[in-house]
Amino acid sequence: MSEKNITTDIITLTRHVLDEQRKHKEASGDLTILLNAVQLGCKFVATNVRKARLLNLVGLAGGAVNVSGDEQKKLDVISNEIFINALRSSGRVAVMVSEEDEDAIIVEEETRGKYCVVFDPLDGSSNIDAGVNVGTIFGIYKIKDESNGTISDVLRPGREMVVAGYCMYGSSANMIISVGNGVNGYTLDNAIGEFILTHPNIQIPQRGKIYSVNEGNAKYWDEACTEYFNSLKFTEGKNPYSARYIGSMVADVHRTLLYGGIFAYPADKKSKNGKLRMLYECFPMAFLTEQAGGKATTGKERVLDITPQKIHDRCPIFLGSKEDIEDIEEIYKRHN
Ligand SMILES: O=P(O)(O)OC[C@H]1O[C@](O)(COP(=O)(O)O)[C@@H](O)[C@@H]1O
Repeated sequence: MSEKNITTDIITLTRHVLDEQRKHKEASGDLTILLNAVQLGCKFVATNVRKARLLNLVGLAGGAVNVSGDEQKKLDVISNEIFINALRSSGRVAVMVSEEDEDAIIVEEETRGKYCVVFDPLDGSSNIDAGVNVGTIFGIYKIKDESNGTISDVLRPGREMVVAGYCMYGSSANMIISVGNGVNGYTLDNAIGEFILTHPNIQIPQRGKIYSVNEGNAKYWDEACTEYFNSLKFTEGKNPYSARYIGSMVADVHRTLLYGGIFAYPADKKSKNGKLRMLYECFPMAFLTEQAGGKATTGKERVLDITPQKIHDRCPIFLGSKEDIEDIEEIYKRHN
């Protein structure tokens, strides 16, 4: 490789966030320090996911079950501990909510900061033993009253988040993040241990050709949902959409952000509020989708406008290309 191919001016995630911060004179640097802790957590999980089979980290964590009734995988438990330790030791966090913990974690006074982090340490873990892409999803709120962090600081609409992101562990580790000013993607260079800017200013296509939903639940869907997905398959005079479903939200949303189309986990007769959790699955993904020029709806309302009553509340979600989501909104309007 000749010298000219070697980029000597690499933009790391840390540098990019610092550049962003410099635009805000009032910024204290706390968010940069917190995002460094999130990065550390993702790098650590990336290493363990990559070596899971070699380190015998696959399989169940001895029958432990999380608050959603899912059997916890060894890597679920390890990833959760990695994140809690990284976030707590940053000294920038007041409240944490994890998919793997029933209760919110209120950080002790002496190490408490002014941000709240909601996260799914290892999303799609039902796929981990098959080596299919999994990921970490996170969202960050700023506490309302700097003197005291409580659970009310996270039971807020998703639109009040200040940061949202995910890290996908696959052929490479990809971090996709928004601080409320567009969406950027970074790839982990394992050799230097840095996330490098590789996908600047991600813009989701206005309309796609791919739909992603678990059609195994089709018999439980409501009429509007059935009509919509049939409209993508049994099209008059134009090509039907292609179906793609990995069963890891991070992987299915990542493809949707880059290629366009729609990802959905609708409510149905079996799961009245769908399956995915508002705080640490739906809100961060809806935030990223909107920042990339797309939309996210429950069918009836904007996902980011919902206020959760409990930290593990679920909501239906249809997210993706603007025109595709407007189609489903139109159909639900007609059915309501
Ligand atoms: O198997 P299903 O019902 O289609 O559900 C798949 C969905 O559930 C999840 O695996 C839930 O995530 P967790 O693995 O974090 O519980 C999502 O990643 C995915 O989109």
